[in-house]
Amino acid sequence: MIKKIAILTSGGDSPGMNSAVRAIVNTAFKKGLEPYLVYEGYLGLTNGNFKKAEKSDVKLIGSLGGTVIYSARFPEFKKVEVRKKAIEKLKEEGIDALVTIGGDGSYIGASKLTEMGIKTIGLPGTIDNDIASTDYTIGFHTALDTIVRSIDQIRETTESHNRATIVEVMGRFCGDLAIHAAIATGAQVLSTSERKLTEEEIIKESQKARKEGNRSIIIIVSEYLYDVNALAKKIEAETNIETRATILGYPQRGGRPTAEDRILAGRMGAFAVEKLIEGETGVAVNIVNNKLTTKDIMEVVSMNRPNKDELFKQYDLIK
Ligand SMILES: Nc1ncnc2c1ncn2[C@@H]1O[C@H](COP(=O)(O)OP(=O)(O)O)[C@@H](O)[C@H]1O
Ligand SMILES: O=P(O)(O)OC[C@H]1O[C@](O)(COP(=O)(O)O)[C@@H](O)[C@@H]1O
Repeated sequence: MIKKIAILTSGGDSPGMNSAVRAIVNTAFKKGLEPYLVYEGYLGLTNGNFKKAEKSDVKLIGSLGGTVIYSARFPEFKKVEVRKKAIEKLKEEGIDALVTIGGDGSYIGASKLTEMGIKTIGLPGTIDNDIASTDYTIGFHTALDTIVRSIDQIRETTESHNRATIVEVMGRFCGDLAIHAAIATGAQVLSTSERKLTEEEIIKESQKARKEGNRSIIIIVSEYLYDVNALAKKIEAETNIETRATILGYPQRGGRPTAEDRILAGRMGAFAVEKLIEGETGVAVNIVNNKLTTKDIMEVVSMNRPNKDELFKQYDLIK
């Protein structure tokens, strides 16, 4: 029987994390549990940087971007002696269970704590949508909306100047943000790690788009694939199409969560507390066909992401 549960956010922040924290705290109180807020992810857990939550801590936070309990990248947590210190801090406070909101790295951290005797449950909080077990992660739709709004604006200036613009979007090695943004904006060229184009192919597709009568050519590429400024110069030199590059960067991670992300985060938060009470541990929460599920967290981390062929096919038809 659990009594005290700690909540932390870890890895890249994502819009909707606050909605999840609010849901977990409110559900915990309704179920007679004592929720604790951990500040700065596993770093704060290791340093004992946590406090008993009050209802007022989560008032009005559901509509805010970022994470009000802060996040951290804390690679030291991979060391067993560092995790032992975190476990001591939890035990000193009599905390029985931990809810981790984060991406796959945070999930590995949670699973290692489970192996060391702590009850854990994970919520998928990342803009990248790179967790294979869930249709959507918390923050993906907000980031996608931000990207689409930015590309709409880039389209206007690109069209005005008869140019091509390369737009680099986040997603680490998962192309979901790029593919969905390309479908939504009608970008003529798309390259992601799942279907990476050579620079020559990008040049060829840009020329084709120009021949088809487009004044503005939008080229969406995932991060970590090219030096986009050098690529813009190369396209310009080889095609005579004036070309610019824009790295969308961190604005993609911020901003108020969309209704969709708030609802997803809220539902997942309440569900996670119920599952902990029912005795589940070492699992991650997912949404699959609009139904909430749990799955062993290590299985989740080692799953292959679903094949994207159908999405690419649809993009090719629509563009
Ligand atoms: N192999 C691991 N063992 C223990 N903790 C880990 C491991 N990998 C990541 N973590 C913890 O999870 C944190 C977040 O992971 P990271 O990969 O940066 O982001 P995300 O959770 O968004 O994928 C890391 O900073 C670290 O504290
Ligand atoms: O904030 P950092 O450490 O520069 O990391 C940037 C990375 O974080 C993300 O924004 C989100 O990634 P995670 O949610 O997996 O942490 C990636 O899209 C990007 O590659």
